Amino acid sequence: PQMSIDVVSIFPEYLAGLQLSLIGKAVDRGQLSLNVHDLRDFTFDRHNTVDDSPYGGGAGMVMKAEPWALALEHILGGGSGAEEGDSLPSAGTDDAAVGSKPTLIVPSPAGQVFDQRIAEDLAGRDHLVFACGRYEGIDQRVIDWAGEHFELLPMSIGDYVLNGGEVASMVMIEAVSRLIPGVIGNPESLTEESHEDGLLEYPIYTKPANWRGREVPEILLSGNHAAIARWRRDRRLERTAEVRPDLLEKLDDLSKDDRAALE
Ligand SMILES: O=C(OCc1ccccc1)c1cn[nH]c1
Repeated sequence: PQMSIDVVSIFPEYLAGLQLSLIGKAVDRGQLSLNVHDLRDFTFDRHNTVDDSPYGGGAGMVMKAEPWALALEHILGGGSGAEEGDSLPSAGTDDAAVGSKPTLIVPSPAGQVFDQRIAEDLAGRDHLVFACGRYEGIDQRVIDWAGEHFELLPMSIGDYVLNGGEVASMVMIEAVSRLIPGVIGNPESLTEESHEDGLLEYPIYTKPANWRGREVPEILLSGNHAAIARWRRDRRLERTAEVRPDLLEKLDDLSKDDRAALE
Protein backbone atom coordinates (compact mmCIF):
# COMPACT_ATOMS: atom_id res chain seq x y z
CA PRO A 1 0.00 0.00 0.00
CA GLN A 2 1.09 3.60 -0.48
CA MET A 3 0.92 4.20 3.21
CA SER A 4 0.52 2.12 6.34
CA ILE A 5 -0.95 3.56 9.50
CA ASP A 6 -0.76 1.97 12.93
CA VAL A 7 -2.61 3.20 15.99
CA VAL A 8 -1.96 2.08 19.58
CA SER A 9 -4.73 2.75 22.12
CA ILE A 10 -6.42 1.29 25.22
CA PHE A 11 -9.69 2.01 23.40
CA PRO A 12 -9.12 0.41 19.96
CA GLU A 13 -12.85 0.39 19.23
CA TYR A 14 -12.70 4.21 19.25
CA LEU A 15 -10.88 4.00 15.91
CA ALA A 16 -13.54 1.75 14.35
CA GLY A 17 -15.11 4.80 12.70
CA LEU A 18 -12.10 5.07 10.40
CA GLN A 19 -12.92 1.72 8.81
CA LEU A 20 -16.08 3.29 7.38
CA SER A 21 -16.55 5.45 4.25
CA LEU A 22 -13.55 6.99 2.50
CA ILE A 23 -10.81 5.45 4.49
CA GLY A 24 -12.48 2.07 4.57
CA LYS A 25 -12.65 2.03 0.76
CA ALA A 26 -9.00 3.03 0.44
CA VAL A 27 -8.12 0.16 2.75
CA ASP A 28 -10.24 -2.23 0.66
CA ARG A 29 -8.47 -0.96 -2.47
CA GLY A 30 -5.12 -1.58 -0.84
CA GLN A 31 -3.99 2.05 -1.04
CA LEU A 32 -3.84 2.33 2.68
CA SER A 33 -3.35 -0.16 5.47
CA LEU A 34 -4.72 0.70 8.88
CA ASN A 35 -3.94 -1.41 11.92
CA VAL A 36 -5.23 -0.64 15.40
CA HIS A 37 -3.43 -2.26 18.34
CA ASP A 38 -4.79 -2.64 21.88
CA LEU A 39 -2.09 -1.55 24.32
CA ARG A 40 -3.38 -4.10 26.84
CA ASP A 41 -2.30 -6.89 24.48
CA PHE A 42 1.22 -5.92 25.55
CA THR A 43 0.61 -6.37 29.30
CA PHE A 44 0.92 -9.76 30.99
CA ASP A 45 -0.11 -9.20 34.59
CA ARG A 46 -3.46 -10.38 35.92
CA HIS A 47 -5.10 -6.95 35.55
CA ASN A 48 -3.46 -5.92 32.27
CA THR A 49 -2.06 -2.88 34.02
CA VAL A 50 -1.18 0.06 31.78
CA ASP A 51 -0.93 2.86 34.35
CA ASP A 52 0.54 3.70 37.73
CA SER A 53 0.86 6.70 40.08
CA PRO A 54 3.22 9.56 39.16
CA TYR A 55 6.71 9.81 40.70
CA GLY A 56 6.87 13.16 42.49
CA GLY A 57 3.19 12.90 43.45
CA GLY A 58 0.31 14.83 41.93
CA ALA A 59 -3.16 13.93 40.72
CA GLY A 60 -3.96 11.34 38.08
CA MET A 61 -2.06 8.37 36.69
CA VAL A 62 0.78 7.90 34.21
CA MET A 63 0.93 5.27 31.44
CA LYS A 64 3.66 2.71 32.15
CA ALA A 65 6.63 2.52 29.77
CA GLU A 66 7.01 -1.25 29.16
CA PRO A 67 3.66 -1.93 27.45
CA TRP A 68 4.30 1.00 25.12
CA ALA A 69 7.80 -0.17 24.21
CA LEU A 70 6.51 -3.70 23.51
CA ALA A 71 3.65 -2.38 21.36
CA LEU A 72 5.93 -0.08 19.38
CA GLU A 73 8.56 -2.81 18.95
CA HIS A 74 5.84 -5.11 17.64
CA ILE A 75 4.97 -2.47 15.05
CA LEU A 76 8.64 -1.84 14.18
CA GLY A 77 9.10 -5.55 13.71
CA GLY A 78 6.44 -5.43 10.98
CA GLY A 79 3.60 -6.33 13.35
CA SER A 80 1.45 -4.04 11.26
CA GLY A 81 0.69 -6.56 8.56
CA ALA A 82 3.99 -7.61 7.03
CA GLU A 83 3.89 -10.74 9.17
CA GLU A 84 6.46 -13.51 9.07
CA GLY A 85 5.87 -15.70 6.05
CA ASP A 86 4.92 -12.74 3.85
CA SER A 87 7.15 -12.38 0.82
CA LEU A 88 10.34 -10.71 2.02
CA PRO A 89 10.25 -7.00 1.20
CA SER A 90 12.35 -6.38 -1.89
CA ALA A 91 15.06 -3.77 -1.44
CA GLY A 92 13.62 -0.27 -1.30
CA THR A 93 10.18 -1.24 -0.09
CA ASP A 94 11.09 -1.88 3.54
CA ASP A 95 11.56 1.33 5.56
CA ALA A 96 14.41 -0.14 7.55
CA ALA A 97 16.18 -1.26 4.38
CA VAL A 98 16.22 2.29 3.04
CA GLY A 99 16.91 3.82 6.45
CA SER A 100 13.83 6.08 6.71
CA LYS A 101 12.30 5.55 10.14
CA PRO A 102 8.56 5.28 10.63
CA THR A 103 6.96 8.48 11.97
CA LEU A 104 5.58 8.32 15.52
CA ILE A 105 2.87 10.91 16.12
CA VAL A 106 2.05 11.50 19.77
CA PRO A 107 -1.11 13.61 20.22
CA SER A 108 -0.51 16.01 23.08
CA PRO A 109 -1.41 19.57 24.12
CA ALA A 110 2.36 20.06 24.27
CA GLY A 111 2.91 19.38 20.57
CA GLN A 112 3.26 21.53 17.48
CA VAL A 113 -0.15 22.50 16.14
CA PHE A 114 -1.38 20.29 13.28
CA ASP A 115 -2.46 22.10 10.10
CA GLN A 116 -2.97 21.43 6.37
CA ARG A 117 0.75 21.93 5.60
CA ILE A 118 1.65 19.24 8.13
CA ALA A 119 -1.12 16.99 6.75
CA GLU A 120 0.41 17.35 3.27
CA ASP A 121 3.87 16.50 4.61
CA LEU A 122 2.60 13.43 6.47
CA ALA A 123 0.62 12.24 3.42
CA GLY A 124 3.92 11.78 1.60
CA ARG A 125 5.34 9.35 4.16
CA ASP A 126 5.35 5.55 4.08
CA HIS A 127 4.49 4.62 7.65
CA LEU A 128 2.68 6.62 10.35
CA VAL A 129 2.26 5.34 13.91
CA PHE A 130 -0.11 7.10 16.33
CA ALA A 131 0.41 6.67 20.09
CA CYS A 132 -2.84 7.51 21.87
CA GLY A 133 -2.12 8.65 25.42
CA ARG A 134 -4.72 8.54 28.19
CA TYR A 135 -4.69 9.54 31.85
CA GLU A 136 -2.08 12.30 32.36
CA GLY A 137 0.06 10.94 29.56
CA ILE A 138 2.88 8.50 28.88
CA ASP A 139 6.11 8.00 30.90
CA GLN A 140 8.59 10.42 29.33
CA ARG A 141 11.19 7.67 28.92
CA VAL A 142 9.01 6.04 26.24
CA ILE A 143 9.17 9.24 24.21
CA ASP A 144 12.95 9.43 24.74
CA TRP A 145 13.37 5.75 23.76
CA ALA A 146 11.07 6.11 20.75
CA GLY A 147 13.18 8.99 19.43
CA GLU A 148 15.88 6.43 18.58
CA HIS A 149 13.55 4.24 16.51
CA PHE A 150 11.05 6.68 15.01
CA GLU A 151 10.89 10.16 13.69
CA LEU A 152 9.10 11.59 16.71
CA LEU A 153 6.32 14.19 16.25
CA PRO A 154 4.43 15.39 19.34
CA MET A 155 1.33 16.96 17.76
CA SER A 156 -1.53 19.09 19.09
CA ILE A 157 -4.78 19.51 17.17
CA GLY A 158 -5.61 22.68 19.07
CA ASP A 159 -5.50 24.50 22.38
CA TYR A 160 -8.04 22.55 24.36
CA VAL A 161 -7.78 19.49 26.57
CA LEU A 162 -9.00 16.05 25.53
CA ASN A 163 -9.17 12.90 27.63
CA GLY A 164 -6.93 10.96 25.29
CA GLY A 165 -5.21 10.92 21.94
CA GLU A 166 -7.77 8.81 20.04
CA VAL A 167 -9.95 11.66 18.75
CA ALA A 168 -6.87 13.75 17.87
CA SER A 169 -5.45 10.75 15.96
CA MET A 170 -8.71 10.33 14.02
CA VAL A 171 -8.65 14.00 13.05
CA MET A 172 -5.10 13.69 11.76
CA ILE A 173 -5.67 10.33 10.03
CA GLU A 174 -8.72 11.71 8.21
CA ALA A 175 -6.90 14.91 7.16
CA VAL A 176 -3.87 12.93 5.93
CA SER A 177 -5.52 9.92 4.29
CA ARG A 178 -7.88 12.05 2.16
CA LEU A 179 -4.77 13.59 0.55
CA ILE A 180 -3.47 10.22 -0.63
CA PRO A 181 -3.99 10.04 -4.41
CA GLY A 182 -7.12 8.04 -5.24
CA VAL A 183 -8.44 7.94 -1.69
CA ILE A 184 -10.97 10.78 -2.12
CA GLY A 185 -13.61 10.67 -4.88
CA ASN A 186 -12.86 13.54 -7.26
CA PRO A 187 -9.38 15.10 -6.97
CA GLU A 188 -10.65 18.54 -8.15
CA SER A 189 -12.41 19.03 -4.82
CA LEU A 190 -9.01 18.79 -3.16
CA THR A 191 -7.69 21.93 -4.81
CA GLU A 192 -10.70 24.22 -4.36
CA GLU A 193 -11.08 23.78 -0.65
CA SER A 194 -10.47 25.96 2.39
CA HIS A 195 -6.90 26.15 3.62
CA GLU A 196 -5.66 24.79 0.32
CA ASP A 197 -4.53 28.23 -0.84
CA GLY A 198 -4.97 29.98 2.46
CA LEU A 199 -8.46 31.42 1.90
CA LEU A 200 -11.70 30.14 3.40
CA GLU A 201 -14.38 28.63 1.19
CA TYR A 202 -17.05 30.63 -0.71
CA PRO A 203 -20.76 30.09 0.13
CA ILE A 204 -22.33 27.24 -1.84
CA TYR A 205 -25.90 26.63 -3.08
CA THR A 206 -27.90 23.94 -4.85
CA LYS A 207 -31.50 23.47 -6.09
CA PRO A 208 -34.11 24.86 -5.61
CA ALA A 209 -33.22 28.40 -6.80
CA ASN A 210 -35.80 29.80 -4.38
CA TRP A 211 -35.96 28.03 -1.01
CA ARG A 212 -38.47 29.26 1.52
CA GLY A 213 -38.31 32.67 -0.14
CA ARG A 214 -34.52 32.80 -0.14
CA GLU A 215 -32.96 33.24 -3.61
CA VAL A 216 -29.60 31.93 -4.89
CA PRO A 217 -27.30 34.89 -5.79
CA GLU A 218 -28.24 35.89 -9.38
CA ILE A 219 -24.68 35.74 -10.66
CA LEU A 220 -24.50 32.00 -10.06
CA LEU A 221 -27.39 31.46 -12.49
CA SER A 222 -25.84 33.74 -15.15
CA GLY A 223 -23.51 31.23 -16.79
CA ASN A 224 -20.87 33.97 -16.87
CA HIS A 225 -17.99 31.86 -15.59
CA ALA A 226 -15.47 34.69 -15.30
CA ALA A 227 -17.91 36.77 -13.28
CA ILE A 228 -18.79 33.73 -11.15
CA ALA A 229 -15.10 33.04 -10.45
CA ARG A 230 -14.61 36.69 -9.48
CA TRP A 231 -17.70 36.65 -7.23
CA ARG A 232 -16.48 33.46 -5.53
CA ARG A 233 -13.00 34.85 -4.95
CA ASP A 234 -14.52 38.05 -3.50
CA ARG A 235 -16.67 36.01 -1.15
CA ARG A 236 -13.61 33.98 -0.03
CA LEU A 237 -11.62 37.14 0.65
CA GLU A 238 -14.53 38.78 2.47
CA ARG A 239 -15.22 35.69 4.59
CA THR A 240 -11.53 35.18 5.44
CA ALA A 241 -11.15 38.84 6.43
CA GLU A 242 -14.27 38.55 8.60
CA VAL A 243 -13.65 35.17 10.28
CA ARG A 244 -9.90 34.56 10.05
CA PRO A 245 -7.96 37.80 9.52
CA ASP A 246 -4.89 35.91 10.76
CA LEU A 247 -4.97 33.79 7.59
CA LEU A 248 -5.17 36.93 5.46
CA GLU A 249 -1.97 38.28 7.01
CA LYS A 250 -0.12 35.24 5.62
CA LEU A 251 -1.12 35.99 2.03
CA ASP A 252 1.28 38.05 -0.01
CA ASP A 253 -0.03 37.55 -3.54
CA LEU A 254 -3.26 39.57 -3.43
CA SER A 255 -4.15 41.17 -6.75
CA LYS A 256 -5.56 44.67 -7.28
CA ASP A 257 -9.02 43.12 -7.63
CA ASP A 258 -8.46 41.19 -4.40
CA ARG A 259 -7.58 44.35 -2.52
CA ALA A 260 -10.63 46.09 -3.99
CA ALA A 261 -12.81 43.28 -2.61
CA LEU A 262 -11.37 43.87 0.85
CA GLU A 263 -12.06 47.60 0.90
O1 LIG B 1 -5.25 16.25 24.82
C1 LIG B 1 -4.71 16.12 23.78
O2 LIG B 1 -4.04 14.96 23.43
C2 LIG B 1 -4.51 13.80 24.00
C3 LIG B 1 -3.91 13.44 25.32
C4 LIG B 1 -2.63 12.94 25.37
C5 LIG B 1 -2.10 12.54 26.58
C6 LIG B 1 -2.86 12.63 27.75
C7 LIG B 1 -4.15 13.15 27.70
C8 LIG B 1 -4.67 13.55 26.48
C9 LIG B 1 -4.71 17.18 22.75
C10 LIG B 1 -5.29 18.43 22.89
N1 LIG B 1 -5.08 19.09 21.74
N2 LIG B 1 -4.40 18.29 20.90
C11 LIG B 1 -4.16 17.12 21.51
